[in-house]
Amino acid sequence: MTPQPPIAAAVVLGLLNHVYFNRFEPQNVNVSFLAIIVQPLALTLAFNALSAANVLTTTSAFLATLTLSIGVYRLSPWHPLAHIPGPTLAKISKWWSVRLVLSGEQHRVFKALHDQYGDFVRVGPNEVSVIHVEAIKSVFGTGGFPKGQYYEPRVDPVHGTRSLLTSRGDAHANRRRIWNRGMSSESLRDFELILEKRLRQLLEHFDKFASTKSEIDMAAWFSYLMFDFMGDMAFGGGFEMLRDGKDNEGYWTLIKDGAKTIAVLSQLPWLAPALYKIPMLTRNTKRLRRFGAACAVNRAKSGPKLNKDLWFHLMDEEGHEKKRPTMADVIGDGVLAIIAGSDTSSVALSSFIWCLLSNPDVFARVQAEVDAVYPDPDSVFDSLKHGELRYLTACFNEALRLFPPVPTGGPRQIPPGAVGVVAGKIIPENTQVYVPAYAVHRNPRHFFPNPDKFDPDRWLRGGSSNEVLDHLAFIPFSYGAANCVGKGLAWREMLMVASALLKRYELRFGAGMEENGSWVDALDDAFVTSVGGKLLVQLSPRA
Ligand code: HEM
Repeated sequence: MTPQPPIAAAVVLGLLNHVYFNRFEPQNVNVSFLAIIVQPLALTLAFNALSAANVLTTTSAFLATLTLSIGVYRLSPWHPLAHIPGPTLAKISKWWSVRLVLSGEQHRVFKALHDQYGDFVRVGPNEVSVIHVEAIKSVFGTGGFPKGQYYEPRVDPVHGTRSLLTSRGDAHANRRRIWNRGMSSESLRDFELILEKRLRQLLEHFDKFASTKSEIDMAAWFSYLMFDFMGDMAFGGGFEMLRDGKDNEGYWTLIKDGAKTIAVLSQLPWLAPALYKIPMLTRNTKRLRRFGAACAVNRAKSGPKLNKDLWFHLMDEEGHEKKRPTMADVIGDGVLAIIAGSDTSSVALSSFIWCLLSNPDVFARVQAEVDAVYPDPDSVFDSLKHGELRYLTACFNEALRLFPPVPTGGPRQIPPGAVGVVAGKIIPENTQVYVPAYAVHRNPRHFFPNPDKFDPDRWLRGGSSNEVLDHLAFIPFSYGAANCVGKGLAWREMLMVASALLKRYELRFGAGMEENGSWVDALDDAFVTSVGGKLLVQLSPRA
């Protein structure tokens, strides 16, 4: 008689595996894969039924039971997140999130889900998104939750080194102390000279474009400016995109592509170590790091060029620390500075310009304010007057509110063995909790009336009766101990660049910008916003 495949045993084994995976959450993907392949094979052997057909049937029964059991459990009332509503597919599988991240629509979909389900939405089998204002303090604030598995694919896959963004606990606090020194008011004054030099270089190009009234892709030029500036800051120079008027070496594209890959892998952190064995997937990171390392060697030899730069502080060249940071750590943080500090600021500037050109009355008012604060064109580089730019600041607040450059951001994770309380709801251990800025900023309980409208005056009116302006719910730079360390620098960049442009030029949309749908609809959420279309602008000299 032909031996029958042990189907009933395969079903029991599938169920037992689910219990094991659920209880112990094994992180080693190679071992887990091996176990899944070997077990059905061993079972057919144990039942003396070894044949190709029997192995196939047993494996299918085993895998079908395991998958079904996981799916049913995730939808069942026994799942610890069963009390939180959300789309069925999101509850069942992480592949829903993978598709969402690939589409670039994560921020818009999260907002739509909150509109449908309320403050708490289950956006993954073990993920929750919360937009209640109290969540900001309880998740990011003192006594909040640490970064978890989402951030693991951002650890350098080749050297295993952690940057400020991926380090936690004491390691983060120690690193942050050095960064904070690098971003003190005194340091920022030094950085301004470096920024001014780059901004003047941008204006030379713009003067030429203005004299010929040619259309330019403003978003691309802001990126060149910010990449060159951050390259100067982190490694004493190197990109020279402004000089070339393009991304000659392809670093911008490389960072853009890399950002998307990492954003997807952040949804499947258990798969990242295996995928990182594929050379193609680490090629970009290696190239960027090689670039950083080469510049770092030059920078270490030459010393700061113009003024103390960020490298000076990160490397602790003044000797404040008992233990000096290693070259490897500082290269990692330098690369982080370029990634975290270039696209964020350039997207903020681009969104601001888009908002202004879409609202000509606001444009005229803000230009008048800049003229009043800076009567002399060469004084626009003086940041001591930034406090007087109240309306311009309100315009940036509003652009950052509507289009936060980090629109969804990374979640925090409730540690194993702990129970999280987020905005009054109990959230179980190991759950990842998002507080997405885009959805928080557009909630009428936080900004009212017209939360989707560009209305800079709401910041000046300050939430009068019948209006809501909840400052705590304004989180473009996140909140708490791991908020944006470059916030002060970003504000100086935005106000200085905007003042210089408004003082010097008339700006209007290039051809087709108003008719061809909205530029902001093509903003793609890849953790940091990635610009999808050209921001065509025509410059002309001011009379
Ligand atoms: C408008 C511009 C900017 C925005 C909207 C922005 C936003 C953010 C956000 C939301 C975070 C938190 C990310 C997370 O929790 O995963 C962050 C972190 C960070 N940002 Fe920025 N950023 C901007 C500019 C800059 C600049 C100019 C730098 C300069 C180097 C910078 C450096 C960093 C670093 C190093 C971190 C990690 C901080 C930590 O983990 O302690 N950012 N930023």
